Amino acid sequence: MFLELLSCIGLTTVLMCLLVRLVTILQGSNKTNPHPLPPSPGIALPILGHLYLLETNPRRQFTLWGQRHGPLLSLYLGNRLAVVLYGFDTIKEAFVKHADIFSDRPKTFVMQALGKDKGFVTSGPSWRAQRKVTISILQELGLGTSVMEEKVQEEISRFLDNIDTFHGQAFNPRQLTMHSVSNIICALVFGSGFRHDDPEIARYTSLFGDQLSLLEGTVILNFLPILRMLPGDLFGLQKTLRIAAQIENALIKKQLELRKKDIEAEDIKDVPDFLTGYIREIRAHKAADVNTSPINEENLVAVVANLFAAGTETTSTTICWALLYLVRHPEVTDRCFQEMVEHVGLDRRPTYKDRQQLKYMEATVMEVQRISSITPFSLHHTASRDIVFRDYLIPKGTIIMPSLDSILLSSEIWGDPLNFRPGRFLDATGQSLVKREEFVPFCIGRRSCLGEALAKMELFLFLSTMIQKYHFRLPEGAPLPTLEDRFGLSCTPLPYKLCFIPRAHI
Ligand code: HEM
Repeated sequence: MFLELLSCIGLTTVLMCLLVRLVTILQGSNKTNPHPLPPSPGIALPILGHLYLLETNPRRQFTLWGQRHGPLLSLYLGNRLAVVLYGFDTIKEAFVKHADIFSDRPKTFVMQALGKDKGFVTSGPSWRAQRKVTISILQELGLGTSVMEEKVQEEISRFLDNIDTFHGQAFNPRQLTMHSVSNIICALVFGSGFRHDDPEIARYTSLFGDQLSLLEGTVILNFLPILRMLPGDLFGLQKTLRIAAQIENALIKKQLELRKKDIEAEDIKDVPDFLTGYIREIRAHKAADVNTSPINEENLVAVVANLFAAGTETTSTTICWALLYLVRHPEVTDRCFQEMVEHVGLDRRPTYKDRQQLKYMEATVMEVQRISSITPFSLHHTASRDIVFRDYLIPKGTIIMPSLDSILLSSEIWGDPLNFRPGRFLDATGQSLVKREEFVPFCIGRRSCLGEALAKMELFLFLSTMIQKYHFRLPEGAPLPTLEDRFGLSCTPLPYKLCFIPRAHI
């Protein structure tokens, strides 16, 4: 594909770039330079950089490069220099010890077009303010507590009803789980403004899914600027922007205006939802006469969109991986079920408090997150200034890619990383969880996932409830679903179908 692209580009441009790249390479390989760039996997071509080396699913390739060149690897993604960090110590040193330098997000063409430098796509004081306010409102809303659990449990009831409409027939659980976890974000963000039977809201939340898939196609525009000149909308950028504007105007801003009216009418003091909490913060900042405060409506809209984007795809992908591993490992499913029978019984649904007894279940969720490693490079960071890190130069603006695969799938850390073995997270008695700091599916440092508490609650409750209620069966004659993944914003399982047979029917 890249060779075809090359042929579209004028010869003069190629030669000019070749010259520039040659100079860069010579500079980079200058042995007298006391601090060179980290080693790279091969020659960087003009325009393409190292993109020509990448396979469609480059995970294994990056792992091999890490073993050969790590713990730091530099490569050009088109015209952008990127450094991949390998191993727990390296990533911790960068994101925790040097957090001041490694906590920014890179400015990319697509994110700028979409985010207009708002919400969580930003860096510096604006991002810090969004993170602080968001965390404090989510805590007020009871993130990780029984208040939040009520919302999750309500949605699980609807999820089970939806599964039952298939009457044991095979279906791909992806869409249902996406729908349910985005309803949970809706309930969190819009509170009483969100009605489950509102078809308009359902339409816009499903558009979020479309937008995320479209976004994947646009990523190449970040690295090969020349492609932006091609006529038409080959990479779907215009379509992505249109959907983003639709979601922003017809869903988020509309709900925002409704909420503002409610607040004026009722003079609401406590915080029933995220919108109300953020509006209250905006007013507090205005009252304090902080005119330039980043706590404003534009950022509110962006933060809400970010919560949807960050909180739906990831959680639903993990649930789909969990179901896939559970059907491949019936002995694990059986043990989770036996534990459920012993500690919870079958007369009531499991609660989040039950995880104190359901240790094997909790270990199973952790093992799914470890082995599926759904965001192998986390989200990209950038260096906010030049730094010499482990004797290599990392220039300001370099894209930083932490290889979470190099931790979650490391033989040195886990011994047998490719075996699905929840017991690795339990002590010898099998009664207590072993917490490992190398368990990093939410990454580490100042940028680590701020939805971690909600995600853990959702994963535990959705999966334990499904195990309590159903046998997971493959359709008659279907082979075991493959462990191959589809590389994208998060790494998803290839589509598969399952039958959910109520245990009571067997
Ligand atoms: C299994 C589910 C989830 C996984 C595996 C996951 C993983 C991650 C990862 C790897 C990052 C990037 C951290 C970094 O850049 O260093 C991240 C960021 C983020 N996540 Fe999650 N996440 C999940 C669920 C959620 C949920 C449910 C929410 C919201 C309620 C959420 C909100 C966010 C936000 C807002 C950020 C950006 C933080 C920032 O830039 O400061 N995530 N997540």
